Amino acid sequence: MQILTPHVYWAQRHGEIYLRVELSDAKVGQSTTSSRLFSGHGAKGDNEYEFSLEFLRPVRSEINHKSTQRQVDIKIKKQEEHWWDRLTLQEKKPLFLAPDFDRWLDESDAEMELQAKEEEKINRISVESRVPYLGLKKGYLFMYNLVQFLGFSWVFVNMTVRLFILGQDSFYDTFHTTADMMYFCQMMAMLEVINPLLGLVKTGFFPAMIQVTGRNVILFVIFGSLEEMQNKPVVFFVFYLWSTIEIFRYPFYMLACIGTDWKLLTWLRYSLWIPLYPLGVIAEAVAVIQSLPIFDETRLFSFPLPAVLGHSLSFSYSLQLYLVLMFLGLFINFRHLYKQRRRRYRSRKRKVH
Ligand SMILES: CCCCCCCCCCCCC/C=C/C(=O)SCCNC(=O)CCNC(=O)[C@H](O)C(C)(C)COP(=O)(O)OP(=O)(O)OC[C@H]1O[C@@H](n2cnc3c(N)ncnc32)[C@H](O)[C@@H]1OP(=O)(O)O
Repeated sequence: MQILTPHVYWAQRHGEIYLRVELSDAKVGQSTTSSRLFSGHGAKGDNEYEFSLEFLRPVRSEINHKSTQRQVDIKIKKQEEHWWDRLTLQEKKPLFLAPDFDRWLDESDAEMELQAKEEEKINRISVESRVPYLGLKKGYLFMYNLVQFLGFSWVFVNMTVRLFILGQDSFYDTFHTTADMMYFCQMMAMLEVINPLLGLVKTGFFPAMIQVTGRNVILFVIFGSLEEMQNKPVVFFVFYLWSTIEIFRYPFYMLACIGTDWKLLTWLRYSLWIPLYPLGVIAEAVAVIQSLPIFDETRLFSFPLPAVLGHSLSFSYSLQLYLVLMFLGLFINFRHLYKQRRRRYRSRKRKVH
């Protein structure tokens, strides 16, 4: 088979060289610091491709490469941090080589970029040393998120396994098998209202309040206090929808605590709520509606009235008002989450350019 030369684009920083090889679905074969072999789809179809470069100055032997559907990105570290006048030893640039204008910076811009990174690092270190409780805060949030992640994962895995083994029968005893863990997680979740009040997280107090109050009403008042509700299939749907979002949200926060960001996890955290939140509120509304006749019958939590007005006011009236509040709450939090999503993706795009 004929070996062809791909188009290669380059850019540099003081410490590294970036090469972008225009080959789709490429597999990287044998590579040395000066030559590379690929098989992939280029301008002339599926072929073997190879190029070699004699660099202007020495480079380190470890090479990073990443193949994507469209290209191969190669990062090579310079032996010494130094700005190069050109890439290759030979003055005349090889025909297959061109500047990568997406990454291109001239020497002064690259210096400014380096300086900005240094300043950011120094700022971070000085903030961390000025505020000694910062490490404590991160530790607390990390542990909180870890415990919640483990709790909700336990609920999710338990329910999934039971669903596979028992099928629809598992719908009827979700409460008895998972409620203790759900109680624990939900009681812990009260901290999510306190954390923004103490300035520990940037979350708005009101969205967190709506979220926690909404779940508390369902878990403690509707399911917890009415035995008749505990074996209804709606418990399964409510718990499953809650735990599905949380097994992605808490690890996302955990990574945020250690300054890491996994693209897929971030996307799931800021996208899954789009179907899950309305479904969750619908499931909760079904639970509330199913509980109304039970509250009427049992008179549990009913409000005593003066004799002229009747015996007592059923708690179901409060719940009917709550049903309206639920859809108002859904609207407020949906808008909040939508804004968070836009903010996240807008600021990330800005950072990339
Ligand atoms: C006054 C009371 C009125 C009561 C009325 C009641 C009505 C109730 C109606 C509503 C009923 C809803 C019931 C719920 C149903 C469901 O849950 S269904 C399943 C789907 N659910 C979801 O998808 C919602 C999941 N929950 C959330 O997303 C949150 O609870 C939220 C409060 C709604 C929004 O989260 P928020 O924290 O504001 O957004 P983020 O972008 O994730 O975070 C902002 C920044 O803060 C950092 N942060 C937050 N928490 C932590 C943490 N624990 N640890 C570390 N860091 C945290 C986060 O990283 C962000 O930082 P930056 O990235 O730097 O901005």
